[in-house]
Amino acid sequence: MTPFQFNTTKSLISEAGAADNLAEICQPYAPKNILIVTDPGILKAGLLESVLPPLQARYGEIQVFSDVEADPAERTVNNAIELARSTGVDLVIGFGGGSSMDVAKLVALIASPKCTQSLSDTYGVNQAAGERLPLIQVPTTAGTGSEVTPIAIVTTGETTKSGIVSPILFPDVAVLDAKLTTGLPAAVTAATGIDAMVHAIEAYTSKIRKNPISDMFAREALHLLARNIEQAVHQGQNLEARSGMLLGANLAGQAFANAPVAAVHALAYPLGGHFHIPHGLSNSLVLPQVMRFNMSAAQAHYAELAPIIMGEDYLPGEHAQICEQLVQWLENLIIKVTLPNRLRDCGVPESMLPQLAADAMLQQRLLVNNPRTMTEADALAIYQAAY
Ligand SMILES: NC(=O)c1ccc[n+]([C@@H]2O[C@H](COP(=O)([O-])OP(=O)(O)OC[C@H]3O[C@@H](n4cnc5c(N)ncnc54)[C@H](O)[C@@H]3O)[C@@H](O)[C@H]2O)c1
Ligand SMILES: [Fe+2]
Repeated sequence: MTPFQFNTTKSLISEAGAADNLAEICQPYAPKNILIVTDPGILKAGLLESVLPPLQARYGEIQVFSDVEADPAERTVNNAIELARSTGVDLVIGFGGGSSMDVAKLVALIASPKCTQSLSDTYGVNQAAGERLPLIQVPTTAGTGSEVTPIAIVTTGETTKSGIVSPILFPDVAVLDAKLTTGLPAAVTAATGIDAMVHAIEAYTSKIRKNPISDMFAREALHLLARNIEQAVHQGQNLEARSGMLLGANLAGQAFANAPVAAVHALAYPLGGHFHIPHGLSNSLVLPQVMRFNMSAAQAHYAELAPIIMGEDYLPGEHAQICEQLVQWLENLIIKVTLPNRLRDCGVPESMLPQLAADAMLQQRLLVNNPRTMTEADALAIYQAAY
């Protein structure tokens, strides 16, 4: 067996209503000054209303940074770091989707008195150094799995997204409270849900660090996500479906934290960078065509996943037939969860496709994990097929 290492967040709490117990969850760290990192949409949805009072009752004033935007910019991260430093924060809670949780990770690292780095020193793999502040993550989308990954993504410059990948960024505690996700709008539920499915699919076919534990997480993630995504989108208040999605996204996060994602994400990032297409939708737009491209190299793996994803719809056959069935099933799912499925419907001008292909090539950190080598010409052909 190929040697491997598997890392994840130290502690996972999964219970509807668990976020109301954050005061107790923080207790082992004896914090004197807590910062919650979140976004304006979360505040507006009232998700902090039952969470803040018990924290204030036990720890006094709580700092709240609520200016995180989707695909957070460097400036936003630095503003949050500044608030944490100037107020002497000693514990950080990320409360929101991947955007808020990623900012929280970087604040916990760079605002720590035991870290001498600035944000720009940390970009890339294993560049972050030092010791971070205690970090508790509370996801409110079922998508990125950031609560169990060693990754934070920042928008650098106007259009580029850069990753910070370091084991220091694995949070201390992940709190999965499905009640927080029942009001998530259908479009966000659909996009973030497909993002989670892509995490599991890409982890399962990851060329470099795929291993038996990441495979196990990916399979169970896909079982939960494929069974629950339609209900979560169309009956948002269904707590069972929401719980399945939140756990599924978390398991997918643990899978890709150890067997990294690949070309779907590499081609998705330029769409987010140039056109502010949400991360999950960007993935969804290129997923079927990237799978078709990968088929010659990943056929056996896709065929293993097909019955798990398709459930009763699965029909046995030759690998090539099963793979085509699976891609068509996913194309149908994308329509059923009412996501747009062509780049042309998302404000992408056709003349930009070569630029997108060139930008995708900058994501070599991800492309090395792809089961099939992808050139710029291949990336362009995929964007054209998805147009
Ligand atoms: N760290 C990682 O491992 C990792 C992995 C994949 C993606 N990412 C990054 O994560 C970000 C995307 O995160 P995301 O897809 O979770 O979206 P997000 O955090 O950007 O949130 C999307 C929108 O949903 C709203 N929202 C979130 N939860 C809500 C709720 N419960 N009720 C109502 N509204 C709610 C937010 O206000 C926001 O407007 C991107 O920057 C992406 O690059 C990180
Ligand atoms: Fe993703």
